[in-house]
Amino acid sequence: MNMETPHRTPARTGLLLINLGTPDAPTAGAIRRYLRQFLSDRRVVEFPRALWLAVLYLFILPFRPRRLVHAYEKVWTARGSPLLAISRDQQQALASTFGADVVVGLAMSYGEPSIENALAELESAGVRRMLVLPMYPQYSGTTTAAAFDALFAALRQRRWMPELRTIGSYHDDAAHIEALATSIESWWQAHGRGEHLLISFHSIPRAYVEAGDPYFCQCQKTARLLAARLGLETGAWSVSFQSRLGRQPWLMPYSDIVIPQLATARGVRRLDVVCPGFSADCLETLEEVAIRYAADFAAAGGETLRYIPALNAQPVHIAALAELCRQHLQGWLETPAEDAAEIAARLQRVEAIGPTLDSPSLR
Ligand SMILES: C=CC1=C(C)c2cc3[nH]c(cc4nc(cc5[nH]c(cc1n2)c(C)c5CCC(=O)O)C(CCC(=O)O)=C4C)c(C)c3C=C
Ligand SMILES: [Fe+2]
Ligand SMILES: [Fe+2]
Repeated sequence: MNMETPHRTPARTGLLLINLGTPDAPTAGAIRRYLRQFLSDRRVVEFPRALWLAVLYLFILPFRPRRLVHAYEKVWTARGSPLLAISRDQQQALASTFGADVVVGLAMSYGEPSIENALAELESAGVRRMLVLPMYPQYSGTTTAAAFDALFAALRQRRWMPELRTIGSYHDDAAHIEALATSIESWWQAHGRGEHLLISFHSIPRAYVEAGDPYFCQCQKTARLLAARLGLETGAWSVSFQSRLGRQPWLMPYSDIVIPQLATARGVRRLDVVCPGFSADCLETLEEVAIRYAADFAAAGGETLRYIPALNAQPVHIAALAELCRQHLQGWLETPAEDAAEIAARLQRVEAIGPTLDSPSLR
């Protein structure tokens, strides 16, 4: 047997970024494939299984993809879906921040790049210890736990599992709040400031929070810390929840209801909206907020709704994420000099003996 003996390659540390996933193309077929996988996840939809599959296959998959084509087309870039393009930029920026110390991989819970492929790439780069960062500042079973489920399912298929550490949330991380505030302040410096800042998070069904999901509280804490850091007075900011689906109650107040009300009931003319639950811009921010909610606000008599971009691959974001990861990588990054010398000596001895699975010394 002739194989590359893994004991000759030094163990490396990896960082795996996981985001939600997005269609491969703005076409009904690609969107259907994506929604089928995403909406079949029991973490995302907790409805009784048979009933939900009937709804999904009879009422959602035949119609929703076609309706979404136009929405995805509006935000699609030369590099594909914004969520994927920005995630790649984040991966590259973190890779250059860490240099040779850490191999940075990227995967999506649904679609491509798949977790299976990302794990295979990290393994072939020699990664034996891996920090996993779901790109959701606020923990939710629907996103963070779903990413971990997909990761652990993929790891079940691998013979040699890496050592693992996971980050559950970073909603109140000081560097993260600072990055959000700095990004908003520089946006205000460039574009001027609205009369009200709406902090809009993706909604989830209210029942999940009642059953113990910490998402609602973590969103409120992020918003509170951010407003305090920005020095906003009560009344100059508020929190709402966007992108709900279906008829059951989701976390409230709903962004699509609050936004026109800010114009009609509160007389807000210039509204700024920021979405700190999204680490990268995507359909839900670029189309739903920046295009659709902006039109709703104008129709309700508002002058302008401006969407403040997500942290994306901005240097402040990359620095904050790198700092967060460094805290979780403690003990994995430093190889003391005497250990390095010992490892080198051991590798030399191994080279000299050169065992293979069918060498006589092993029989
Ligand atoms: C049906 C249940 C859904 C739950 C629960 C949910 C939670 C949730 N989602 C995000 C982040 C994103 N969602 C995105 C799109 C999207 N989300 C749902 C449904 C649920 N999300 C659907 C059906 C879709 C597809 C688009 C649509 O049909 O409206 C995206 C963007 C993907 C893209 O391609 O750009 C992100 C990101 C979070 C953070 C969250 C709960 C905390
Ligand atoms: Fe979603
Ligand atoms: Fe949506």
